[in-house]
Amino acid sequence: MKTPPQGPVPDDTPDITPEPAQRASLPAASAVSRRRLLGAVGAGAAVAGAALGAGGTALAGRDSGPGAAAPAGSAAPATVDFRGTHQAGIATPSQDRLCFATFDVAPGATRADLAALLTTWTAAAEAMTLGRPVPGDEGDLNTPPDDTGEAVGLTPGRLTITLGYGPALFDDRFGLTARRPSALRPLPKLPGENLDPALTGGDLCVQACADDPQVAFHAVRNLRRLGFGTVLPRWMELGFGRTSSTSHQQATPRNLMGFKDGTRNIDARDEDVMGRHVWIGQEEPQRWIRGGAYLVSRKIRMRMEQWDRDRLGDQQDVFGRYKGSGAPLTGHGEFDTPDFAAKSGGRYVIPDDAHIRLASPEHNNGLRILRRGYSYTDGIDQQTGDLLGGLFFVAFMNSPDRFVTLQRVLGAHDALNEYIQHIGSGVFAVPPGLAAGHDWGEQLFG
Ligand SMILES: C=CC1=C(C)c2cc3[nH]c(cc4nc(cc5[nH]c(cc1n2)c(C)c5CCC(=O)O)C(CCC(=O)O)=C4C)c(C)c3C=C
Ligand SMILES: [Fe+2]
Repeated sequence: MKTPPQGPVPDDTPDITPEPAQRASLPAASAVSRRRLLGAVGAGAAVAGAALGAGGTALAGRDSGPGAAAPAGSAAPATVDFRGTHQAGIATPSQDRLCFATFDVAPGATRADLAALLTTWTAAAEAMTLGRPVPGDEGDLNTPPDDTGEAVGLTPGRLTITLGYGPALFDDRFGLTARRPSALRPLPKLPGENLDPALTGGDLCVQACADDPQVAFHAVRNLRRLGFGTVLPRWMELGFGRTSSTSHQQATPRNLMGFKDGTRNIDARDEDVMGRHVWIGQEEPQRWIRGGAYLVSRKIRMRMEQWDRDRLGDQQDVFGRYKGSGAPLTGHGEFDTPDFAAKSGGRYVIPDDAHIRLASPEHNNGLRILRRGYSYTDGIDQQTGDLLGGLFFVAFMNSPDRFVTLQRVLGAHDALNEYIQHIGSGVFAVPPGLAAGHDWGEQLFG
């Protein structure tokens, strides 16, 4: 499919950005100026009684955002096909909310247990994406209900459930060593990261996205319920706002640093680009994973107290874009192509450590990934009073090596590093979509 012309998305946000003429008078960025914060950084400032409940915050609100498929006021339930060539939740225009969980197979669970669970999960996931309860013996007073019930009366909210397998699943526990996707291995140690094992890894991952947070949470909770005895939850993340557009038909959202995020993301409607950068192709020896993708997740904490005291000019230099319009510092419109060669006063207009320069395909041999992340919050650090939150980065690609290449450069040189820290990580092989009559159990075990 051809990508339609990429004109600027109408945006009624007041432009708080100095225009290029004003910008010329701003001093050039430096690591020192970045540290010259407005006001004292009160690392120890107590915020008594101000704890935010992470779940409460993330689950507040039910409004459908600009990415919703059903027009405002439409009574049509918005559903996304569960079955198809590829799993839903990758090329699907990003929904507003995320519930992402990983699981480990329980000690003692067998290959047959896992295969049976994956078959059960398929039926449950398909039903939930249609807005139906988990199938079972409803009404039996002597057994727990098969569906936990909190999505009754809610619309499906474009729910997608995307399943992935971590590298450890292909060890010798379940006879899967010969079926390991060739690029699936643990990520290497990357510069600057400080990963918490409790936020990292997992045998399986489930990404549930929907425009209603309760619908997304319900999906994960019910898969977890069906998994009693076979899988154990490892970690879970709630995302309360999408930070990427996956189609230029969606307005570009803003991340928690206040910048438009996703402007130069892959447009997932472009099948040619998806085929070259995202879907696992014919070169993969494991036929069963062709048409799938690799998912890399990173929990990235933002040092918001520090960021919120930084000068606007410096914030813009960190990304290489204007905060108001999202335009590159060398342009006027959000979708203008950055001019990485442009100089002013002997320095690059888009600084040499700017995030968009270092992450760009122009500086990485044409390398691209599909970003599909969400903002998260874990409330407040009770020791310091600092906000805990940032970006739950999720990206899809045809090899995790793409992420590694980018992150080696970003982790070592990105101006953004002063304000962020990678604290959690995951890499998963996401199998292709299911045709009618097939399920995840037989797809994995063959
Ligand atoms: C390894 C990959 C990336 C990580 C990790 C990452 C973290 C990260 N990014 C932002 C905010 C923005 N990123 C933007 C662009 C951008 N970022 C990456 C990759 C990673 N980002 C890529 C490949 C690109 C596109 C580069 C290009 O093609 O020019 C932008 C600019 C707008 C946009 O194009 O999306 C913003 C803003 C944060 C806050 C963050 C970690 C917390
Ligand atoms: Fe980025």
